[in-house]
Amino acid sequence: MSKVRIYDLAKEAGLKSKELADKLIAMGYPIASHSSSVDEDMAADIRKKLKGEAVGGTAEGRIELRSRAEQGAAKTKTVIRRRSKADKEEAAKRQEEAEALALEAEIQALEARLQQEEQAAKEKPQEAPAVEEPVEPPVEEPQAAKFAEMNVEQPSEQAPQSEPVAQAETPDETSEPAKVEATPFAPPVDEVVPPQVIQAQEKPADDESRKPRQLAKVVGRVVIPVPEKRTKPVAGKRPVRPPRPVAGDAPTEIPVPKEDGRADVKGKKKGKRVVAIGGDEEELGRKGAKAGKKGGKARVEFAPDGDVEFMRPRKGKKKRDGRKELPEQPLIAETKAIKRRIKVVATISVGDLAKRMGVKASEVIAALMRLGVLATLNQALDVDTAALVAADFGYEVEQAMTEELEVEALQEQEAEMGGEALPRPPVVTVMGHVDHGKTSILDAIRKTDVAAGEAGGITQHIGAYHVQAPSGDLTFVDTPGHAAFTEMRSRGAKVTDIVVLVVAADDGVMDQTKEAIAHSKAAEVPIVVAVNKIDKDNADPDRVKRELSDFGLIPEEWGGQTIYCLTSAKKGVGIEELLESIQLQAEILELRADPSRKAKGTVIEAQLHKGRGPVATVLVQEGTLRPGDHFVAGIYSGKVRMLINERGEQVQEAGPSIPVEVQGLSGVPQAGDEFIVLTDEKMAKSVANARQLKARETELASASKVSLDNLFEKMAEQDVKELRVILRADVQGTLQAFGQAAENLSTKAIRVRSLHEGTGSITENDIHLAAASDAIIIGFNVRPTVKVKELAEREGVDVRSYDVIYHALEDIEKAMVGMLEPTFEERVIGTADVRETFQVPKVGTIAGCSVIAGKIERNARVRVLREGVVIYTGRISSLRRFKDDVKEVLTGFECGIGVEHFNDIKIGDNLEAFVLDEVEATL
Ligand SMILES: Nc1nc2c(ncn2[C@@H]2O[C@H](COP(=O)(O)OP(=O)(O)OP(=O)(O)O)[C@@H](O)[C@H]2O)c(=O)[nH]1
Repeated sequence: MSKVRIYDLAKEAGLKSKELADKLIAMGYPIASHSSSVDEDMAADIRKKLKGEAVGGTAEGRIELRSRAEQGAAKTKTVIRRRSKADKEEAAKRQEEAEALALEAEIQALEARLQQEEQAAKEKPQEAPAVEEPVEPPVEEPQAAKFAEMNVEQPSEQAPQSEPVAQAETPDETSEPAKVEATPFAPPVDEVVPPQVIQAQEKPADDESRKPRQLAKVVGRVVIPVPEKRTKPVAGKRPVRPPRPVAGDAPTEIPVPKEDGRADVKGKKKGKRVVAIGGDEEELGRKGAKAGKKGGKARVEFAPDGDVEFMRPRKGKKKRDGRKELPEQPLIAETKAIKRRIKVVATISVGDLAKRMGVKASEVIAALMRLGVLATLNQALDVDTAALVAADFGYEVEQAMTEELEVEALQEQEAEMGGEALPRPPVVTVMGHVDHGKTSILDAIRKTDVAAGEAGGITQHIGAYHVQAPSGDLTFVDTPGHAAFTEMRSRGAKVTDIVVLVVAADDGVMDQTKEAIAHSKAAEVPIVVAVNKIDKDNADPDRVKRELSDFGLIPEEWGGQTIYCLTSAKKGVGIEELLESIQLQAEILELRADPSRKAKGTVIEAQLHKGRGPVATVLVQEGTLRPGDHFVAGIYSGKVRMLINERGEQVQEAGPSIPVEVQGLSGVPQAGDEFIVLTDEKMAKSVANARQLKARETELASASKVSLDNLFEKMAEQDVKELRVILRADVQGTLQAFGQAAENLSTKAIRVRSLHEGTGSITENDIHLAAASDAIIIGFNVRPTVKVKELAEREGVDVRSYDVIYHALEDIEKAMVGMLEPTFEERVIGTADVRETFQVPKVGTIAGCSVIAGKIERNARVRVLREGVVIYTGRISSLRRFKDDVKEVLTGFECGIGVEHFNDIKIGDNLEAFVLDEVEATL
């Protein structure tokens, strides 16, 4: 493809090469400088754009009509370039109307005036001296015309309007001087031209020089009438671009933008509000007043119907002197009522965004630069940034929703729209050392339950129960041990508001007491201490207080903040006080929840019930749960079929802090899973499906079994905290020796644990056990059979054979520190059964074999196995078929095999041929 020089394009456009180059660079074209070349496609695009700009820039008065008549296509293109096909038609239609209504009338008037002007101008053809040297003097007639059009957008409003006139008139006698004058305007973008030009326009009035510069003169005149007339007709129609920025604030121009800018927007937009993105109100106001200074801001228009229109920001570079250079793209291509949306989940790359909008990546990058973001093609943009840039191109960016995001959004919405947060009962967990009286205290509390008397008390264990005590309602989570508490917490569930720490007054702080304190503190849950068994003779509550103070649980009476209650669960002493203390603590916590929203809670327990299917005890934490609600619990969804309380009664609703057994699940969730009521069945199912899929992926990803080779990585991933091994040895003594040595190998990071050990060959059961428990198998002088080996391969179980314990320990040690670097890997190439043995004089015993798997190679090493136990390892000394030496013997064939330095081969032995492959050391 041939290249077109920027120089040539500039010439065509009547611009200076550098000027055009700058402009193109700003527009995002990948050119380096004014001496660069572009391919023909790009050149065509540039021409189109330049032409379009010129036409667009003259979107006023007569030029508009002319340009449409003469080069309507080009114009339409320019305007519509960033629009969808559908928009194009609409836009074109609107344009037609607008122009038809607005312009025709005014143009007539305009023409009349212009003619008068020109007449006057003709009479004074000499050029004003002020005009600077034409940049490209040798402009020809046609070029001048083109040129004039192109410049329209650059120079300022003046230029555009003048051009048509110039064009129209150039053909006549005045054309000569006109041309010459025109050029200065054409490349005015150049250095300091504009102010001079303007001066030339205004002051010239005093001398005739004003005349010869037809363009300038005409411009001035055109500008003035246009705004007044245009505003009216276009009102109610498509918003008309505000006037292009003007170089310099020539008095003649100011009124134009002012009126134009405002009238256009207000009148034509039918009450749409125009907001400048990234600009403050003040700035907007300024813009309205000085439309000419508006470069670089994206505008958004809000229609009363909620439609949003984005107006592409103008491009305008600041000149060295601080003034804005003439805009390159006079058009503010506004895209109407955008239906074009781009969905972005979290981020989108610049390249993708450009592709989705059908624009060049360089344009997007340029737009980003204008927003102050320097981005590369592959840079990921967040939704907000993408939305800002996309708005520039008339696109909307929408946050695409994953199932989880939808759930999140729903939660947010519920939280926002929900009603008043009302006080809710505290949720309490009782913890303490074994036999300090946890169960007894819970029993004593249950006895205080007001509702228990009527309904017969708690009849079933659902993992939590609600008690209506005289001092106030409260809910106990009654899951066994600290493990459940920790496990729930590890799953992100925060269920407990207050921990009641039971410490026997006669026993004091014990191991599990300390553990309970640690768990509570880790979960940042306040502790109320119940010093129990105070009825005992040797009870010493003060000792308990002292000991607990060491853990930061300083009693209130000692100046601390921990509430202590002295109880005797056995005698029912202090239980009321304990309940009151819990309520007191709850008050401090100001526990509140909104019962009016959709329910949300945590699964406390779940099981598969024989008759009722999967059931789960859910502690409702927000909202109210009712039968018929669609929900998701962990990876399962469901619809509440029935709600049953701890007394076995069916209930119609469960509000905040109420535990309830839920029936209607599609599976058994895990304790600690979040239980969320969603809008409908479809949503519940899709969330559950997405979660199941993810769970499966995670499972698959972690399915790779532990082996000595990957042990270190697994340790690093925190997947492995102990190396489980299954041991097989030829003799019991080896097992014991290895067991002890392995114990010594254990470090803080990883423990070596023997799951199972036995003498004899490695069995299929060993493989199954290893596969199920992620263990490796270590054999000492024993080998798996071919079948077992295949199974191990299928199951991905690492089976390692060693001849001495030391080597095994060495490998394990290296694996634990990530230093296992096997330089040779053993590869079994074939197995043969010994069917006969022959004594050959001077040679020794030759085994008459049948190859049952793989092949036997002459140069291979060989292992002699008897009942799965390795009895010798060496080299093959001879391999023969009939009387011929052969290099290899394949499966199914018979052969004679001699083992170097070993003559004790017996019928029934197995020979395993193997080679050692060198393995590249990996880090
Ligand atoms: N004297 C006296 N004995 C009590 C009191 N509270 C509990 N006990 C006795 O202490 C023993 C253990 O009580 P539990 O309530 O089972 O203690 P626990 O902490 O639940 O024990 P685990 O469930 O094993 O952890 C029982 O024999 C109770 O009768 C009390 O206040 N005074």
